[in-house]
Amino acid sequence: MRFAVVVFPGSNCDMDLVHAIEDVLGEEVNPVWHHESDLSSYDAILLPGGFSYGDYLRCGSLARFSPVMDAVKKEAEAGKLILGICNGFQILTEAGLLPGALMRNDHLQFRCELEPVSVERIDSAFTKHYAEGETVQIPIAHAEGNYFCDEDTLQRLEDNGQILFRYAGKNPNGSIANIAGITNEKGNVLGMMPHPERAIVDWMGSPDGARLFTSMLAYWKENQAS
Ligand SMILES: NC(=O)CC[C@H](N)C(=O)O
Repeated sequence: MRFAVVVFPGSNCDMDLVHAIEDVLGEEVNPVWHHESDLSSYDAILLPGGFSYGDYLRCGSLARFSPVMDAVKKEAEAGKLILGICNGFQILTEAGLLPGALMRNDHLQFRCELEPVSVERIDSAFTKHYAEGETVQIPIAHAEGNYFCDEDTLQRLEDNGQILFRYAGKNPNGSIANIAGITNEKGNVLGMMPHPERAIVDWMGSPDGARLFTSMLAYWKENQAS
C-alpha cells in the first residue's frame, strides 16, 4: 500500500505521520509537497497536523487553495482513503470534503493533552481493528477544534453513522455532540482532531492510535482482493 503525506507550508506533524506509517505498517510512504497535482499512484492520502500558512485568516482556509487539493478531491471521489488529522481535518472542512467547520476552542486556549475518545463504530475503513464500544486514549493539540455544523447536518451525520469518534471525557473544546472525528457520506474521507500518529507505542502514553493505521491497511487489502 502506498501512502502520501501532503506537506503544506507550516505543516509540523508530517514526519511524525511518515514515521508512524513506516513503524506501524512498514508500507511505502512519501512526503508530497503541496504543489503536486497528481496523486493517482497513491492508495491513501494523509493530511497532517500543523499550522498551514501560519493559520492566517482561519485554520486551513489558505491551504485549501493549494494545487494539491484538486488531486485530493479527485482521489476522494475515486474512493481512496483520505485522512486529515487536526490541521488536516480543518483543511478538509474548508475544502468542502467534509461538512461543518472547526471554530476556536470555546475556552480560547490551546489544548495539548491525552484524551479519552470513544470509537463510535467499528465497521468503517478506519476503525475495524478497534473493539465495539471501546474508549481509547489519543492526544489532542489544537486551538481550533470546536467542531460545529447546523442541526440538519448534525442529524445527517448521526443518521448516516458518519461520527467515528467522540470525546468520552470532559469535552475539551466545545465541539457539538462531543464530535472528535467524522467521515464523509461514503466513509472514505475521515477528519479527526486527535492525533493517532502521536499514540503508536506505550512510551508515547498510549499505543491506541496504531490500530487506525492497521485498520486502513486491512481495509485496503480486503478491497484489493475483491
Ligand atoms: N496540531 C494541529 O494540527 C493544530 C491545528 C491548528 N493549528 C490549531 O491550533 O487548531
